[in-house]
Amino acid sequence: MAVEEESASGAAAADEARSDDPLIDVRNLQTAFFTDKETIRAVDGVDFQIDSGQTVGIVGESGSGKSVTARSLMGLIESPGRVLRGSSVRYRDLDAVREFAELFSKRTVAVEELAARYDPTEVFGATDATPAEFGHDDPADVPVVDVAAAGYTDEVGITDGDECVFVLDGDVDSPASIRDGFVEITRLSGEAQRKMRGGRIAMVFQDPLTSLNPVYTVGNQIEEALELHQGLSGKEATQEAAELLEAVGIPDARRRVNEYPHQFSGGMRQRAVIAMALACEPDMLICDEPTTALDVTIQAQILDLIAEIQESRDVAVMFITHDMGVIADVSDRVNVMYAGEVVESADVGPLFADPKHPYTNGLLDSIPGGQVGDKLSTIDGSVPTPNEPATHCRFAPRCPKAFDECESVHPVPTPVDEETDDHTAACLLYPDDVSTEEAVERHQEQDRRGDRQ
Ligand SMILES: Nc1ncnc2c1ncn2[C@@H]1O[C@H](COP(=O)(O)OP(=O)(O)OP(=O)(O)O)[C@@H](O)[C@H]1O
Ligand code: NI
Repeated sequence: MAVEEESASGAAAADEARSDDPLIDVRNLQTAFFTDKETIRAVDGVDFQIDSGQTVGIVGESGSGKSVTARSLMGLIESPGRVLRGSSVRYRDLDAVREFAELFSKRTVAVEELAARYDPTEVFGATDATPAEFGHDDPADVPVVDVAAAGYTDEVGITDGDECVFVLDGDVDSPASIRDGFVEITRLSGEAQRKMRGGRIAMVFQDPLTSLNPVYTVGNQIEEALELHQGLSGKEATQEAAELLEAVGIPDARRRVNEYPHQFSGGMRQRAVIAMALACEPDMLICDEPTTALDVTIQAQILDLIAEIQESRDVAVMFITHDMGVIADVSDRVNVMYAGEVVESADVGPLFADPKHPYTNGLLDSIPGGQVGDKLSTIDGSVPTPNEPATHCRFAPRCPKAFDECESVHPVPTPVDEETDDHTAACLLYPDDVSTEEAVERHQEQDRRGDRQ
């Protein structure tokens, strides 16, 4: 008895410890499209985290890589595009890890076993991987789990190649015993991908009609999701569908479940799509410009709805928009993207009170009645298409603060000053409490170490 009690409280302690970890951990995400003409490095080495229940905004002009980031997380990148080796997106929810380990035991890996036969020289030196991209100087310091999750599988003795569940602590053959691990989203396929998409992560797009089928009633479509993800059917499903429609603020829901998408207004359709997403009881909702096509009052209502859902159901939200005003309204944390890179990352308060990257300042200056400049201006020029690995600041040609080195040194995300670690900017001006010369040197050194040949 005593033993059982001890292990139970041990598991509880592990659960508690885990709650500090992010739900989603995006590391060095790189997604490229290989066309006949060129390679488009749409997402080029992006890092960010999303905690459970947190709303993380991704903002940037058209073409900065926001949607490709979202689609990479959802496994929705199609040929000629792919997520490149070296990328890792970890889904850390312990329930999900246990569920996936149970369902996909053949695709589950015990990291301990990998470690036993790991030889760093087979990865570093034999491939284009560098220890620096994993945050280390010495190859021997890079944990085997990092290289395996990033897709260097042959090199660490994984031969099947489709492993997607990594167990760090616990017995792989007894999923309930797992205390630490993650599902590697970039390695999902088939059934595992369907389990994640819809079951764990749901998506709301700009145009609700891309998610709704015109020939079925709205109710049918929600019922189908309920059947698939919650196992409900018949009267029970119909009842729940109406309740979900009511929960997302559709008046007269009991009657309207029987209507078709074309009988709904734009705003009501988007509410119906959100109801469908909720039918899957997701841990996370990815919203890609969900209000851009709607008029301003409806837009505000949908934003309120998303905030309410986030709070009452404790879902994490990744919210994509090009609109700084919307980002300020919805986010806890903000990542500003430019030409495939995150150029600034901070909590929403500091980002708006004290924006650091000249690009963020430019975006804020272009909000009508914006906090920073009263005069409405836009940033001249447009986002370049990144075709080559960055060797300089991609924003430099449009930057009012650019100096010579901006054309020759690639800035990496850096704390904006030496006291702060959760506000970063990829700009040679930072950290701002050291001389520019010193700052440039630091960026250069870090970038050189992270460079692939
Ligand atoms: N299927 C594709 N094939 C080729 N290039 C693509 C494809 N999808 C996206 N891209 C390119 O990737 C880059 C990033 O596109 P993305 O859609 O992520 O931008 P965005 O930030 O979402 O912009 P917007 O605000 O216009 O939606 C662009 O240069 C785009 O042309
Ligand atoms: Ni987009």
